[in-house]
Amino acid sequence: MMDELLTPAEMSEADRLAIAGGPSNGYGLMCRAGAAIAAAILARYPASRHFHVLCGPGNNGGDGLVVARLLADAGCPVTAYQDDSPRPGTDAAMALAALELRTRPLEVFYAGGDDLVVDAMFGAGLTRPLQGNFARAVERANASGAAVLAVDLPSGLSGDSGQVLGGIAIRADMTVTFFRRKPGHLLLPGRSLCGETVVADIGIADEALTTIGPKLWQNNPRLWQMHLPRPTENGHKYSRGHVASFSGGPSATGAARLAAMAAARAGAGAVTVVSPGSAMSVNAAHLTAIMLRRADRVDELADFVNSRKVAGAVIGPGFGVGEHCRNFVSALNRLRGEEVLGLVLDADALTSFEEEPEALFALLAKGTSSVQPAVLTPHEGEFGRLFPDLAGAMRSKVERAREAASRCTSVVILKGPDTVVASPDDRAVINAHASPYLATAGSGDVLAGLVAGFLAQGMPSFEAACAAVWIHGDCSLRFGPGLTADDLPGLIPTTLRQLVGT
Ligand SMILES: NC(=O)C1=CN([C@@H]2O[C@H](COP(=O)(O)OP(=O)(O)OC[C@H]3O[C@@H](n4cnc5c(N)ncnc54)[C@H](O)[C@@H]3O)[C@@H](O)[C@H]2O)[C@@H](O)CC1
Ligand SMILES: Nc1ncnc2c1ncn2[C@@H]1O[C@H](COP(=O)(O)OP(=O)(O)O)[C@@H](O)[C@H]1O
Ligand SMILES: [K+]
Repeated sequence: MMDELLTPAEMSEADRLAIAGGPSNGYGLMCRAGAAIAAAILARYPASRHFHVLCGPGNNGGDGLVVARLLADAGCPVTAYQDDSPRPGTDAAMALAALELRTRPLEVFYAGGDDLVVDAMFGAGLTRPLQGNFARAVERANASGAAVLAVDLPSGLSGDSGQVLGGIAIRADMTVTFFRRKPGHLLLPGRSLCGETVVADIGIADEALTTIGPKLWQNNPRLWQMHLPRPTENGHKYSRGHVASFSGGPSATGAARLAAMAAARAGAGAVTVVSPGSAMSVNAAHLTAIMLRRADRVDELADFVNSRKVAGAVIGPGFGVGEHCRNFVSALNRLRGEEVLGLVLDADALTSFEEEPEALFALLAKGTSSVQPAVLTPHEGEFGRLFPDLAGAMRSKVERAREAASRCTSVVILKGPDTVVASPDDRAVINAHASPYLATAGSGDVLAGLVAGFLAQGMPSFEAACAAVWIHGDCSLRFGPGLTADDLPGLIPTTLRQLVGT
């Protein structure tokens, strides 16, 4: 499985373990890394007019010096540039000694549109913004019109957070990294600066992962496919899970119906829109397979949940912000792990706790391990209301989502183009399987309903959340232009069929 993501620190630990385990030493690994890059260059950019290799002071630069040697050996017109020589005794110094070309100072680098630029200035070891000759070389490479291949990471990009340190970074057409991807390859803006990312095998054994124990993955069916619900032959509709989706007032009913439809398409055997009396007729006019039930008060809600074996609930989309919402959330949460198996809080159910997030966190912190955690599905705006100190790009999106999940003892789906799902047990995924066409009103409601549908069928919360995010994204990728949230539920079955069979 290649889905683990390693932080730069974990990657350097993998490097250390590989060297300790032999047979390659550090220079041996560098030579393999350089060979993998040179092979990618000769396969993808063989006709480049000139090959410019920009080398930094550390091992990333060392990889570049190996690449320059191999390209020169293959008869390519190549120039290697350096700002300064590597420290004596380092692997990069060995790579320099093996290079028969004279390197040129970085400040004379200039590339034409038909050339290839190999960016080997900084990779996992970047600690501060690029300045001086490095910053100028990045500007020239980006403006040159030449194809750019980045070694490990585009220089200037943090492999941890996917953020650009100091605002300047290489924009690559292709990035070749080693062993496993890093969070920065998937988080934005990193993902878009990497271009196509290829992972090269440089001989680091997978056993290194047992020691490192990474808890971050690229979202992928391999992580949760075995947990996807499949109906039993003798099942009935309630044994397949009954979901309740909570509607707002007469002018805000569509969101709950979108969530309800998604829950049904996820395989829940029965789905009910629970509506205030004032919106019963609007909802009734728009529902067929989905059932309808009135509940204006908490006792009516509890009655319904108890009598109709509700196994999953989604509340928030279009529900309305305020005390009524807080009361319903807290009633549903009381039933979580008893009658209501799974609980999804989205949109207004999150915003309603803006003034007192601690009250929500206290509610959600149920002590017993048999109770599945609730799932919260904030976009950045809602996230900022509950976790103001974690808003903004100061920390990696993965760290922010993990910290939030731990505070609210819930699975957090921090949505966006690079959605992160984090569990209170520290597991997390980054999702890169979605189309920007998903950014359409109501698509988040569909996601919340999908999660509730999976929870109601007994799927564990983290796996349900990861599956819902991936399937939601898959639907958007299959549909493409013109996607609306109304289209999404109808697209779910085709994706599901590919994952569970018929
Ligand atoms: N970890 C691994 O398994 C392997 C790593 N390799 C390469 O090694 C790289 C990591 O090497 P390093 O740890 O030496 O890190 P880098 O080569 O990315 O950079 C580290 C050096 O740059 C300096 N530096 C950091 N930011 C700077 C800035 N903004 N301006 C000026 N100087 C700055 C640091 O002080 C240090 O000297 C990887 O990206 C990869 O290319 C490969 O050689 C093979 C295997
Ligand atoms: N650029 C993008 N690429 C892929 N997915 C996106 C992008 N922008 C938003 N999304 C996804 O679209 C959905 C939007 O949800 P949300 O913001 O709650 O909207 P709404 O409240 O209108 O339903 C989320 O699943 C989010 O991850
Ligand atoms: K680089």
